[in-house]
Amino acid sequence: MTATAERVIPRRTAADPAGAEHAAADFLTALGLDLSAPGLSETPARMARAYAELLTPRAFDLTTFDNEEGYDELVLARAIPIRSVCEHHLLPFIGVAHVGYLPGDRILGLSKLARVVELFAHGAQVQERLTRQVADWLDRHLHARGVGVVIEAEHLCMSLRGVQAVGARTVTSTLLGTLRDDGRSRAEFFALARPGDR
Ligand SMILES: Nc1nc2c(ncn2[C@@H]2O[C@H](COP(=O)(O)OP(=O)(O)OP(=O)(O)O)[C@@H](O)[C@H]2O)c(=O)[nH]1
Ligand SMILES: [Zn+2]
Repeated sequence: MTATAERVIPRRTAADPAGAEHAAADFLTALGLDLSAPGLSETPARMARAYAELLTPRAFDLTTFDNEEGYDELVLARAIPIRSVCEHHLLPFIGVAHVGYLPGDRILGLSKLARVVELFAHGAQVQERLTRQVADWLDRHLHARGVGVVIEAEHLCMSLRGVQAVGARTVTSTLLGTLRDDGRSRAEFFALARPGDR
């Protein structure tokens, strides 16, 4: 198989780790925490690093191969773990993504489906936009006949606080191309990417 790789480098504004640490210290102090207490002195630095990790996507090589076998059925990666943070509260939402496509001339290195999910999950997000961005990105880069993405996630802003709906899971989906327009393909996709499945 002939492999082609394209380096995907996420674009974002340069971060300021020291500034984030100072801001975290001010924020926690303003909330009434005593940062001189044992155990808390390093917390602003840890908090800044933790959020930087959650908000920074990783670069990767998007490797595709010629579809030499002419494989034209669904390729689906199920239960890809997702970790993102909601843009409203900056609290995590955690769940799984089922990502599939109907190949055209190229097929994708399988791990790249999970890497594309991570690319868009690492940022301040809403689940609907994340779902759509993963589908649109694959559609643009893969020229597939169809793309389908289902995400099922628990939002900690909805379970830890506020309404405290512990265990409530939100399902979103985006279908493009044949997976959206052809009833049989759509039904097959949802049979294999059923929400609730792990
Ligand atoms: N559509 C959508 N809403 C989200 C997502 N993540 C969090 N939210 C919601 O964003 C809304 C923000 O509502 P606000 O009323 O401004 O915030 P709030 O006062 O903290 O609301 P409560 O959570 O109801 O206490 C909440 O209803 C959250 O559940 C998401 O990915 N998609
Ligand atoms: Zn939230």
